[in-house]
Amino acid sequence: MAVFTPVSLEQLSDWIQQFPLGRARSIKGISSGIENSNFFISTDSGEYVLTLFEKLHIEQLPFYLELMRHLAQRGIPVPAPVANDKGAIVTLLNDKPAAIVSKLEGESQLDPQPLHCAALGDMLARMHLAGKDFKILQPNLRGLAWWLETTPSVLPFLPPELASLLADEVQYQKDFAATADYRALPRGPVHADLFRNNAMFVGERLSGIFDFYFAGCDTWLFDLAVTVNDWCVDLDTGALDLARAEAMLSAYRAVRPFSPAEGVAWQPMLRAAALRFWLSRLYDFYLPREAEMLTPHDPTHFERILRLRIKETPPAL
Ligand SMILES: Nc1ncnc2c1ncn2[C@@H]1O[C@H](COP(=O)(O)OP(=O)(O)OP(=O)(O)O)[C@@H](O)[C@H]1O
Ligand SMILES: N[C@@H](CCO)C(=O)O
Repeated sequence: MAVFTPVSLEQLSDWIQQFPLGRARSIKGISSGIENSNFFISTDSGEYVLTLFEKLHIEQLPFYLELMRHLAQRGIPVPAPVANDKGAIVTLLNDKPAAIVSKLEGESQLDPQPLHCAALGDMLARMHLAGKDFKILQPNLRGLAWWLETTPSVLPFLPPELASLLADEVQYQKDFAATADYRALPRGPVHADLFRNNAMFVGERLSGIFDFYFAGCDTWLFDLAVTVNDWCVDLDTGALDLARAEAMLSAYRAVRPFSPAEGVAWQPMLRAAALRFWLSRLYDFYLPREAEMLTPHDPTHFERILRLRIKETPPAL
């Protein structure tokens, strides 16, 4: 269950009058999300998604929603926010910041094949390029600064061997972030959470990517590494599936060729992407936020992925 703040059709009918969408016809809670309250709504103008933001700070929302608007205007298939009669895309509903965005067609592909990974690689590269002239700057709020801040609160819960793995990796990433190669990496707005459940396919066509609420400015390569670590792995072992990884990398490269610094940074960024989700899952596991309603994701999955990324030479960029 993931509707934390209920919204009735009556409440929606009043609130929606400020949008150029006609009357509200129906509203249905979406059960799968864990961060926000989401609803499919039907209006005189068609189908949309209504999101009530449960945890994000209102000052952070313009970055996410304006980025979606920016990308949608440049032909990247992402949910486009709908502005109200004053031009605002976030307004309060039941005391929560809320937004209406267009509904993407299709379904998640939870068993991706190389052709799905190629579609993701192509779209990710096009999305990075389309974000180049986006003007709002907001760091990746789950980046190095967050790892440094969060690690000390998680370490006391871990047995010594795991604590060393975590502390050593954070140190390794801190050192790598100070290198000239890291500083030379191209960067801009990135999705930073492009897992299998955040993309839609209609048959074999990628119809869109969504859930931009962990987006931020970071290196494009980190975004690719997050995506590879989810789409191109065996979920039981965390091992990279070379056919899927090659498909994603070559489709990405065909749109935006990699720089020499990116070649050097590839393995460190795959490690960074594994660390990012291992740490957030450890944090949610040991220090669940108040009123957390759902079972946290399994941290050991990303611990396994991190160990493998440290040990293996990844497929060349
Ligand atoms: N614009 C959209 N078009 C179509 N379906 C959507 C859209 N936005 C959300 N959904 C549906 O709602 C579900 C939950 O949305 P979303 O992933 O954004 O929620 P969340 O609370 O951030 O969840 P999580 O953190 O688990 O990814 C998605 O799995 C998808 O099925
Ligand atoms: N993708 C994250 C959840 C937040 O979207 C994870 O798997 O830990």
